[in-house]
Amino acid sequence: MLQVKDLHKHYADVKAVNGVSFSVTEGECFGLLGPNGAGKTTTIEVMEGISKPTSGEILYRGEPQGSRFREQAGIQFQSTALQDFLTVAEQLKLFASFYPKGLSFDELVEVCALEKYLNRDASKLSGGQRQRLLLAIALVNDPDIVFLDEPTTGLDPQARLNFWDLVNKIKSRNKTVLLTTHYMEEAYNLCDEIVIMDHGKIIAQGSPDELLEEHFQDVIIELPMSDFNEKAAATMPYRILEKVQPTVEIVTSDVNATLAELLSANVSLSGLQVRARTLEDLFIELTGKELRA
Ligand SMILES: Nc1ncnc2c1ncn2[C@@H]1O[C@H](COP(=O)(O)OP(=O)(O)OP(=O)(O)O)[C@@H](O)[C@H]1O
Repeated sequence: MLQVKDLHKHYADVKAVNGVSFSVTEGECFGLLGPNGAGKTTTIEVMEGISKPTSGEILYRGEPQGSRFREQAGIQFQSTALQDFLTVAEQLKLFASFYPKGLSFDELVEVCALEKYLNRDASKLSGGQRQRLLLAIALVNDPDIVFLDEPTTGLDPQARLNFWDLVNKIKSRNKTVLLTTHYMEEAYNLCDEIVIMDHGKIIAQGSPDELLEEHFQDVIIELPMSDFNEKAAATMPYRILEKVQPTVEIVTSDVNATLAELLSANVSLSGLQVRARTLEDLFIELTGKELRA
């Protein structure tokens, strides 16, 4: 549906995007991931047709983006200036009036769960409610492809989960979704295909599960630092995580053998947790650094 071919975007001496190519298939949720400053917004803005590339090409259904693309695309920007003194219902009607056709008012309100806020001024919405309104505005023309640029940044965990439900609803209506995020968990939950970017380049691409299977054959055992001891420390590689309470993290491809070693070192296993590798682990593995979200 969308092809990005050898995209470069430079600002003076900053190479914000530095040779990026990928394709987005119709009906999928495609995620662009990476830490702050990775080049996600710059890439998506060129894909949306609102910023010109320094070099490279974007094709929509095989053609350069033109009027067909503008009719069939919906965009939720990172920040959008709304008319503060209009209610939610008035905002939706205003944006709907810009397009010859689109979703009905009732459908928009239902999809974005805005029933309770229709008469509220946009300036009085919470962060999560505002994002739902911005999503409704992006859907006003019933687009085939929807761009969501960091739609859940700054939302609390519950509002983020609510937003994920909305994205899943949009996916079930067979829309193509292009999402940028620096939350690896969000990408894991929503995306069929992801590209991980850092410093303007792609460092990994695939479905979340494919990427995890390709890179990891092991799991992580975590236990409270207070339960670990010198004898265990001498027999296995580990690292200490500064969580709410300091935690020991042990990477192992043989859980049984590691547990046997911990038991023989008299380590209590009562606070132990085994967890699968995550995209966050993958990012650290690929770049050697924590996500700078
Ligand atoms: N208009 C601009 N002028 C100069 N530099 C810019 C401009 N826009 C972005 N940059 C730089 O390009 C790089 C990539 O920025 P971009 O906003 O695309 O990253 P991002 O991955 O979307 O980050 P974030 O998660 O913080 O939104 C950064 O170093 C940024 O400072």
